[in-house]
Amino acid sequence: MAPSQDSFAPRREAPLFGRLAIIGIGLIGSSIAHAAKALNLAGRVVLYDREPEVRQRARELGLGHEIADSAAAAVADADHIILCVPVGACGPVAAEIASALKPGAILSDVGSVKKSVVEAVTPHLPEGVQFVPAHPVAGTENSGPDAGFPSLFLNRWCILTPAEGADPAAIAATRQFWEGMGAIVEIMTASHHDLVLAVTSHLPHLIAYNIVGTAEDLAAVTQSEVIKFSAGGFRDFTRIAASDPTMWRDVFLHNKDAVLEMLGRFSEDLAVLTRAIRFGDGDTLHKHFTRTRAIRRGIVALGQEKPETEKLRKD
Ligand SMILES: NC(=O)C1=CN([C@@H]2O[C@H](COP(=O)(O)OP(=O)(O)OC[C@H]3O[C@@H](n4cnc5c(N)ncnc54)[C@H](O)[C@@H]3O)[C@@H](O)[C@H]2O)C=CC1
Ligand SMILES: O=C(O)C(=O)Cc1ccc(O)cc1
Repeated sequence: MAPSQDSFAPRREAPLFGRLAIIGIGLIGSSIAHAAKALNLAGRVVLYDREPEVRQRARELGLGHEIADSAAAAVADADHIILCVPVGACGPVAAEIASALKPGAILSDVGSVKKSVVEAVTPHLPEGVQFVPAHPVAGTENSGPDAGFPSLFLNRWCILTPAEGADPAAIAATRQFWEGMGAIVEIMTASHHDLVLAVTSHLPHLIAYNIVGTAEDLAAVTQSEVIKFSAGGFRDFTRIAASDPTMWRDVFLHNKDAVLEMLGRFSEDLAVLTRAIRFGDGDTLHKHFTRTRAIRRGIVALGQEKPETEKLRKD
């Protein structure tokens, strides 16, 4: 394979798919479009978004090879179709495009929740179309067509959750596609995915949304003081809490059981820390903070700490 112009992953000599259709031109859809075109992962990259101004912006940015005027037109004759819309929109979009999908096509998505997406999409799958759900565990707090960049998936996990009995060739092609963008692919069930992501991603976002709201609500802490003294941990929370409201509303509505389970455990652990503070139990606090410090150091040693978005961006 020849080195790519962007040098973040090798460019393929022959495309993996003839035609790739991307529905939803936000952070993830535009990042895939950048990477797939630059790395020759598809001969033709066609995009569609239901918002006319997003389609217009995508044209101005030169995303993919073509911006279609309808979802059906985008997916017609496509070999690989990726739904890059909020989790709650995957079912309705699958219903909208079902009759235009060609036999042999591979349908996929990038939703942060998998079980509800599988349940919503599967009933609309036409005969001969394989569904291979995917979740790139890579993103930023930004959204929209301007937010995407080609190296977003480099050295990031991408979790595939195919149903039992799914076509191995479709799974292999989807794996190759994500590996082609530099991702590291892992396969697991949709339910397991949802449980793991509830604690590693969904709960942290909920905590960030909550703490930033709490700080803002405190009458004694004026807006300017919140900004002035936000150099520490609070600043990291404000970045996460700036994430897209529609996307995250859908995540919590569609991963309700797993998030409530993790929230229950979180509240119990928080009660232990609360008690330790109330009764001056420094030992409990010190032991807990030592354990969490070791966890962070373990992640850093594995090279899996999240680089800041800016470090990933190419000029
Ligand atoms: N933002 C992130 O960091 C990550 C997001 N994801 C998942 O990727 C998906 C997309 O997220 P983003 O790209 O961040 O969102 P985004 O908000 O940047 O873009 C979503 C786009 O979908 C379009 N859309 C909504 N409903 C539609 C419909 N019915 N038909 C056509 N277009 C429609 C919107 O107009 C918007 O342009 C979500 O399911 C999210 O859970 C996965 C990994 C990371
Ligand atoms: O910006 C961050 O810190 C993220 O955590 C991005 C992210 C958001 C949602 C996902 O499903 C995966 C990754």
